[in-house]
Amino acid sequence: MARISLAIAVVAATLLIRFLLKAIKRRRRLHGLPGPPHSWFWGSLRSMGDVLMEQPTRAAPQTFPTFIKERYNLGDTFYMDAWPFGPQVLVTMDPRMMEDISVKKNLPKHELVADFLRWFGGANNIVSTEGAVWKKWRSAFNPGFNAGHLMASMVPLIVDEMAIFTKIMEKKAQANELFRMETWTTKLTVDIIGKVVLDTAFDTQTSHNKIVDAFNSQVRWVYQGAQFKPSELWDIRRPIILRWNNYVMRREIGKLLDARFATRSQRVKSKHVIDLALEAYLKEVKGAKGEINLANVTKIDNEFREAAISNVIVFIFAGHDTTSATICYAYYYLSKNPHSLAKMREELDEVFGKDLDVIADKFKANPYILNKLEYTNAVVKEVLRMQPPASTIRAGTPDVVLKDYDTGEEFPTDGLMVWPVDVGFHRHEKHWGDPNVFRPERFLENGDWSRDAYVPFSKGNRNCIGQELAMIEVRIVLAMTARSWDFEAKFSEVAKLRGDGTGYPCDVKGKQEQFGDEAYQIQLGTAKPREGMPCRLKLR
Ligand code: HEM
Repeated sequence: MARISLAIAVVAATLLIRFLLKAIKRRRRLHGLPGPPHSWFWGSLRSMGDVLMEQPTRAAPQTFPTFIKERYNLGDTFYMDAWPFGPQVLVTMDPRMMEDISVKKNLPKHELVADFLRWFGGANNIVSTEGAVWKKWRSAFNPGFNAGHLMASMVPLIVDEMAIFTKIMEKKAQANELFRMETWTTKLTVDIIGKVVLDTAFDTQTSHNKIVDAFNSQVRWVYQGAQFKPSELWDIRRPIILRWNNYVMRREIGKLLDARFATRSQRVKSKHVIDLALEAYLKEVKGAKGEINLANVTKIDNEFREAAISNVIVFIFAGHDTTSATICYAYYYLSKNPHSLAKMREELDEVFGKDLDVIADKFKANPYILNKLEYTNAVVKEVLRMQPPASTIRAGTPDVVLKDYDTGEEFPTDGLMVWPVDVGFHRHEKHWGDPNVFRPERFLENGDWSRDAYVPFSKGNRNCIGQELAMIEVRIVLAMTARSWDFEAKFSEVAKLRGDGTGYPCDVKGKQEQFGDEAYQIQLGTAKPREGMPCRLKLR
């Protein structure tokens, strides 16, 4: 017995010593460097905590650095030390440094990206891999997202999904229903991504789909537990449900992939993501085996199949919720800025005429009509400036020491998360003058002074592959709906939505705004409008 106790004591002491040594090493790394007040014991947990306490309880982390910078009068680049509860971070709001991080040095993605995506497809996907594997997938999928292809082949499919959305919204307007807009924009964008990626009708706007149901359950169990109901994190069902959902998504997408492969000779060449993945496979087979007749290849190699499935799932993930949030915010800001709404409606009248029933046909007949919507385009850009849904996070390396362009001060990155934070660039007075004002006109004015500080889709090689698609979707949805009804955000009525099955907390206590907006961002996957943007619509 005494021996066992001694052994336990030795193990405990060893672990404690290891922890203390690690703590000293970690704290030493950032002590004395620019950032909020730092202590050997707390790191910057307390000083960051003081700022966070003044923000809405569930506000998205990407909104915090701006307030931390303000409170402690920091420069545009500084360190934050949340260890052991979070990573040690180098934050920057200097666009020139962003250029160094994501273009010139192109630092690798931080491990949290892969960690985050492990429940949505797993490894070997285009978002979290590096080097040759990433390059293979990016070049395989690029043709599926070029503007010409999207305009010619995808706009008609998108318009069909929008037509369903428009009808659903009209019914809600007629009934003066209180509902969460984000639930419906998510269904819309999921259905669109189903068409673009898999050439499949998910039909979630009107019914259910196994893949999407598993996917939604996954989002709920991965994020809502962490965000709204911490007790769910300890729920014994959680690991089982997460694995089950992943299994269902993989199984169903695997079936689609196999069917698509088996019937490939019956179709003309397409640029749906699923077909591009298969094409990449056939190219690999040809490369490896030389003069083989590809028509005789009957089975996909297992390793490739697994990676293709991962990519398809990641596309479904990356391709819907950012766009869905952007649509919600577009309605929100237009409703708060009647002048911009009137101007946009005027443009739509001019381009499409006043008959709303013909607009879908006009898009189908000439998708390039979208390019005439200059003001609408500026509206979408301004929405993405004010509420960017995602930022890149990179991993520092021993050889990369960033330099402040104005002072020459050096910023080592080794062992740190490097975070060029979009909200920081987009809400910076130096770049925008009036950053908290919704003013689409700034994107129509002369001069490209703002370009470097505008990064909703990140920049460099790892920028967003789906940015054209997202811009197309949001412009079309505005064109097809903005003249039918008036949107009103109804955060004041959110308590009435309690228990609606969405899992949102219906929070009515504490601070209820950020940057002057009650629709502040929360983190649920990517950053989204809190409470799913409760609203009512009024028919015009
Ligand atoms: C408003 C909508 C969108 C926004 C704001 C957005 C934003 C971003 C950002 C900031 C990144 C960089 C992430 C990182 O570095 O980790 C990214 C990457 C990516 N996005 Fe988007 N995105 C949007 C829509 C889409 C759509 C519609 C798709 C697909 C159909 C998509 C697919 C991807 C993919 C695959 C990547 C990884 C690219 C790579 O690493 O090569 N996104 N997006």
